[in-house]
Amino acid sequence: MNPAPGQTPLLDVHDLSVTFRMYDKTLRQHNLQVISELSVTVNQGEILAIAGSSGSGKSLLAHAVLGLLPANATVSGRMLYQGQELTPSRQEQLRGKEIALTPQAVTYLDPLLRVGDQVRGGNKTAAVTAQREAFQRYDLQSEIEAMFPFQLSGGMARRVLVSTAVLSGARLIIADEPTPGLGADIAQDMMNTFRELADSGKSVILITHDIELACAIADRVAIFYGGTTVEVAAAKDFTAGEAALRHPYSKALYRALPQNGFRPLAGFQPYAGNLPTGCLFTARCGLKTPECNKKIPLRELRGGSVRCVHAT
Ligand SMILES: Nc1ncnc2c1ncn2[C@@H]1O[C@H](COP(=O)(O)OP(=O)(O)OP(=O)(O)O)[C@@H](O)[C@H]1O
Ligand code: NI
Repeated sequence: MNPAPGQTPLLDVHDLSVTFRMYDKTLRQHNLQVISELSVTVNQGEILAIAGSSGSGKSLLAHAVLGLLPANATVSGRMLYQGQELTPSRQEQLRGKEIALTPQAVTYLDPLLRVGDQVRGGNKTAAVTAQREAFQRYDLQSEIEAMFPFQLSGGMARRVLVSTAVLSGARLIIADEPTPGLGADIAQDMMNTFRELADSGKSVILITHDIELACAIADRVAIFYGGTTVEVAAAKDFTAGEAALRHPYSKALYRALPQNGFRPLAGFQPYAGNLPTGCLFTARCGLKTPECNKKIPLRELRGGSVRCVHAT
């Protein structure tokens, strides 16, 4: 769903770069740029799914938006929330209230706080009913309220994290891989919760490896590769088939889905410290020409966007 003309996206990330200051064995400093020219927007009332291989920059985007990157990270580019720049102080103000994160690592739960108390946050009495409803929905027994995080399985902890984000009342929920370790029914129920939230005017960024599950409820999908956006497509393009997609990597992802033949793509995503100058996908691409060695901008194509000179 693209915004109506003149409508400001809820979140607008434009040309984001993230560089880490690192030291090698001889304590020589070098800079490792792990995200480059990454752009995505999220509109009010929409679910944006983000997919891409491991290390493509999905979690770092979430952490950059929330201002949770480590101290050795430098960020450049533009991040606007409701049309206004996301400065560190604004990020702190919005974090957990307007923008909630369901982190990928379940270790983010406070180890010393009982589960029920963390899910309800500060608002203890008003939130008890809502918390119990959420627990029931995600098949979390009532005894879990009184437990400490170390007593939870990975799947339970994930359900607790999603309940926390949902109950926070945030306008934007960023769910980083919320489904691993969950049974199919619970994962589906979680997707349904995200859809309901979006239908009530909230926005969701759903970072996932499960493209099929995500595309059934998302509005749009952004595909990341090597720390940048290579395609943004309507979710229905992913179900329509290869021809509806734009970037050769998105098409390869499509072919790798079990229902489409499970045909894997040979080769590896390039390492951040050793990226080619032009298109990041050239080493694995059948369409490669000398033009691909130039800098490739993200351009509009068939109602989506793509970073490939050959895409039609
Ligand atoms: N603190 C850090 N210092 C240096 N490099 C980092 C740091 N955090 C992440 N990276 C690198 O940045 C890249 C992107 O990482 P990120 O966690 O965003 O990947 P991802 O797409 O979320 O992967 P996954 O699907 O495995 O969760 C990776 O190459 C990772 O090794
Ligand atoms: Ni991640």
